[in-house]
Formats: sequence, structure tokens, C-alpha cells
Amino acid sequence: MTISIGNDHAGTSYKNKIVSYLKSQNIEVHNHGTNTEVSVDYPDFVHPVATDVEDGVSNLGIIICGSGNGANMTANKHQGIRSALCWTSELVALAKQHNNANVLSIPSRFVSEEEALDFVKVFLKTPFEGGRHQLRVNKIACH
Ligand SMILES: O=C(CO)[C@H](O)[C@H](O)[C@H](O)COP(=O)(O)O
Repeated sequence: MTISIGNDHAGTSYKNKIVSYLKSQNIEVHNHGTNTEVSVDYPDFVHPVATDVEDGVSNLGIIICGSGNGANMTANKHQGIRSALCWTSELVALAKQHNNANVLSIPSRFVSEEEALDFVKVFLKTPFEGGRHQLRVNKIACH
């Protein structure tokens, strides 16, 4: 399992906690995020995550910004990306079960670090249900 992660200045401490957890689980991590709290522009740190997932370099992506919206919008510009902005564990589970999300967007200014870590655990362990949801996911992409 390989995860790509990206964050702006609002997500650096959250990213560090998540990366420590992933590495403790022997998950390979590609860190595309900023590593300081100096103000940066989130698209510069999110596009590389989306590209990794689209290209199969990583299985999944995690992106973090203050509201989660800018990161989520950026990731979803990529054809192969289904990025879900989630602020509860239930939303994370549904994003995998029903939407086969391949990127999780975390709003760091609206959830605690502990909640964010729980989201990551749910994101990794929850399977896609397929069936009727596969038919719907197939219709998301614009050709
Ligand atoms: O872009 C965002 C909104 O979708 C992110 O939440 C950013 O982290 C936020 O805009 C950064 O705000 P700041 O005032 O520049 O710290």
C-alpha cells in the first residue's frame, strides 16, 4: 500500500501526525505537502497527489487544507480522481462504500487531529461495495 499526501500551511501538523501513523503501519508515503506553516497555495501541493493516484504511483491520496474545499476542488479537476471532503467518520466510510473515493480531503480547521487520524483509519479499511454503486460511479466521469 502506498499513499500520497499533500497539504498547505493549515494542514502541516495534521499531515505530520498522519504520516507518523501510516509509517507505523508500514505504509509507504509520498509526501507532497509543505512541511512548514509558512503560507503557500494549496493547488501546488495537491496536484502532485492527484497525479500519483491517477498514474497508479499510489493507491490512495490524502489532502489537507483549512476548509478542505480548495484541496478537494483541485483534486477533482483530475479525470481519474474521486476526492471526498469529509468531516465525520461516517462520511468517510460512505465515500468509500458508495463512491469508491480514491482521495480523502480533510478540513483541518474544522476537525481535531484525533478525528483526522480516525478518518484516515476508516478510509484505509473500508471497502467499496460495488453493485449499484459501481454503475453510478461509472457515470461520474465526463468523456
Ligand atoms: O483554500 C482553502 C479553502 O478551500 C484552504 O482552507 C486554505 O487552507 C485557506 O484558504 C488558507 O487560508 P489562509 O488565510 O491563507 O491561511
